[in-house]
Amino acid sequence: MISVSEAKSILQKLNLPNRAVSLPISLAIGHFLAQSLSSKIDVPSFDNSAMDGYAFAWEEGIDRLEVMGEAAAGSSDLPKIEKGQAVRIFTGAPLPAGADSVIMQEKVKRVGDFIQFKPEDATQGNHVRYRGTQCRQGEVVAEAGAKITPGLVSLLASVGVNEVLVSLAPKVAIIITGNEIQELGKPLEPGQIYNANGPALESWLKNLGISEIQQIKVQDQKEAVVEALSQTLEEYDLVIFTGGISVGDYDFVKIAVEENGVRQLFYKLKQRPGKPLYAGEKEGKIVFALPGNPGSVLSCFLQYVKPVIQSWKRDPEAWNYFKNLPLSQDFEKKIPLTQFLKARIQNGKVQVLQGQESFNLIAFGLADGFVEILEESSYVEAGRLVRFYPW
Ligand SMILES: Nc1nc2c(c(=O)[nH]1)N[C@H]1C(S)=C(S)[C@@H](COP(=O)(O)OP(=O)(O)OC[C@H]3O[C@@H](n4cnc5c(N)ncnc54)[C@H](O)[C@@H]3O)O[C@H]1N2
Ligand code: MOO
Repeated sequence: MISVSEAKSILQKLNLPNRAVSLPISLAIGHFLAQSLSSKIDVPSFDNSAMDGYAFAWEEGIDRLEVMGEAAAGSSDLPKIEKGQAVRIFTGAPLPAGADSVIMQEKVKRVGDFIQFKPEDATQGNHVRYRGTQCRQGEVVAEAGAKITPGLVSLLASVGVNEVLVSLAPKVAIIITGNEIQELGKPLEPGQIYNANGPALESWLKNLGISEIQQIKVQDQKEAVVEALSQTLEEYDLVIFTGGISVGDYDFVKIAVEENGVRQLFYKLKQRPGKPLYAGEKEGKIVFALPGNPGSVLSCFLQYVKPVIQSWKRDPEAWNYFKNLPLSQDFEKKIPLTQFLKARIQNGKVQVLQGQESFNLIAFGLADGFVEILEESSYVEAGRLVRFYPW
């Protein structure tokens, strides 16, 4: 058995194939930039008004101007003005030649073709957005590795970028093993349970932006498990088993990975839940076998599978999705293993929930994620900082 940190360090060193593609910016949300991006233009690309009002050429002490015409947003046919003149202007419209300042319409009184105002309301350069004040053409606006957020999409659109190079998440196959597993919507026969792992993993993968997902169910039969892996390895980059990885007579996943020539990265970790976790690699494809208890499936996914998926997407923070937060009450750990506990955040503190058995899902309905109690700790006092991993 190896430790949690040894297992993570093995996974961090994996050379995952890059699925780099170019995507329209509006479809790239949640991905990470595989290139740095520069502005294609000066933004704003012309001096323009920040207010609805009047554009004019500023002079000391002026309080009255003659209105000569109009400048609307999007117009290119603009009047030219001289000292003593103004142009009716609207937000976003180009500043006419000769103008250098704008006064808001609320600050003026219109009398026929003239406007009157207090001299102190006509400040030089006021309400003008000058060309290039956001950024200049060629200026880097986003570095490689940046996460594509709605804010970044807005910035990229403003500078004329419409496609970005990103690294896609892997295509994922989920293989649910177990003769006892019944699909939702069907009645339970004696000895059967509902498939809690499949929907949980599928929804989690979707939450990570993965659309190429297949979920298949196999019986606890050696040939069926071997064949399911062989087929999914052809088509998918990442295969996630649930169940069948322990030492029971009907646990065939270990045999299936061996028969398919998958190289073992590790098997069995000093942790609870999820002690019999397996990870392997074949020609750039990764296989995880998550121990079947839903508690271990969710904990192992969060600790190991999710960071591997984020690494596939070239997320620079792939392995750093935890927060150091204070524990709300003392915790005594009775086992010499790393323990991951369902927990929730209350008033900024981590509260360990009741019902930590790995078959018991009640606490999952309340949990915000898992807290890690390190292998070497046997007692953690309230107020001590612990690592909390949000979903
Ligand atoms: N002799 C030993 N027995 C076990 C050991 C051990 O070290 N020695 N480890 C235990 C631990 S810890 C775990 S975790 C489990 C892992 O077993 P498997 O990966 O082989 O999983 P299964 O036996 O197939 O299932 C375990 C448990 O989870 C339920 N399950 C399975 N799939 C689903 C699903 N899709 N949805 C909901 N629940 C599921 C299944 O019915 C079992 O109750 O092994 C221990 N045994
Ligand atoms: O490791 Mo198992 O997940 O304790 O039930």
